[in-house]
Amino acid sequence: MDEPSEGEGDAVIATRALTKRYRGGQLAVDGLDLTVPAGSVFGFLGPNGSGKTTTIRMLMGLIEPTSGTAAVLGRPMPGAARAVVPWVGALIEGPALYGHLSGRDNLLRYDAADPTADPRTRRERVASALDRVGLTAAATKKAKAYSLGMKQRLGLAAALLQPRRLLVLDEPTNGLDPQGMREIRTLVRELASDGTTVFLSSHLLDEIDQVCTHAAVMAQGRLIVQGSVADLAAGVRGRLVVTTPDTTDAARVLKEQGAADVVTAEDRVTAQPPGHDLAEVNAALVAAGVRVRGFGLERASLEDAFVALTGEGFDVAG
Ligand SMILES: Nc1ncnc2c1ncn2[C@@H]1O[C@H](COP(=O)(O)OP(=O)(O)OP(=O)(O)O)[C@@H](O)[C@H]1O
Repeated sequence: MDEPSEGEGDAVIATRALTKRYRGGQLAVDGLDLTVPAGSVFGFLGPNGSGKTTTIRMLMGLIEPTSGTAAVLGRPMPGAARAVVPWVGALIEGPALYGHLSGRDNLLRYDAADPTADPRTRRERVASALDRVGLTAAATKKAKAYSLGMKQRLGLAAALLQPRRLLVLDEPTNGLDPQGMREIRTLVRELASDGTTVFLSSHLLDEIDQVCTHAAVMAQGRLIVQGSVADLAAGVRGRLVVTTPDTTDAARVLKEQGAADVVTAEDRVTAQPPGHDLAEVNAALVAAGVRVRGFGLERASLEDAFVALTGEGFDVAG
């Protein structure tokens, strides 16, 4: 089968007015125009119920859109699913594993279910996939004895048995402890450094900020914004941070100066900076007798960008 070529502008995923209305009438995805550049680690961000899983299921050809189009690796979905899906590794809603089988036997079985996989090279493929996700030492352990993070990594190993152009990971760190989350993040970075495009959904803004080069934000089935994480944060001023022992007075002066969202924590007062010259704000603090130890702007995070774009915090229900 021909290797699918990427579409115009090197987009690995491109949707136009993609829309899904479920039979019950629920409009889960509403006119989505998504562009995922080749080689990106693309974070698909939104609270629970915002339409992420529905979008992923349309991209993978598992459900039909109500209207609009989706192209993956330059080919229309679901029409070209047979040509496209072999190049896409997916981890959606947790891997299906046999608990009584070892990690290695799970992968051998998974590989055997793939009619295109050459049985003569099966053991090597499985060994190299186990190695990539750091499970070689635990390969003979039963999967039911694996931690949740190890199960997720085994699921990723299954997605990596064949060479992939795109990895689609739906909430890959959901339910993991901080250590498990770090392991998955590190793995995602490694996979991306090999040139594989990674599309991952998450409801954790911080996670997207840490691993993604690009992001799109969904809310109630609609796209709020998309672009490179650097661009999203660049148009936004970071928070003003004042370090001082006189936090109460500092907070009062900052409010008088027009700063918004003033927050005090220990010896720091942070705020959204007012529009006028920050030198005046600093002078006002000093004139009011505030002993200023530190004064400056923090780099804007994706969360600051989100607040600036929507006028509200990224509040995740559930
Ligand atoms: N099979 C279905 N039939 C009817 N409505 C559905 C179906 N699947 C999802 N929905 C609804 O569509 C909306 C979007 O759900 P979706 O699962 O795509 O969101 P999500 O952002 O992936 O959230 P989560 O992280 O909770 O999966 C929700 O209101 C959900 O209740």
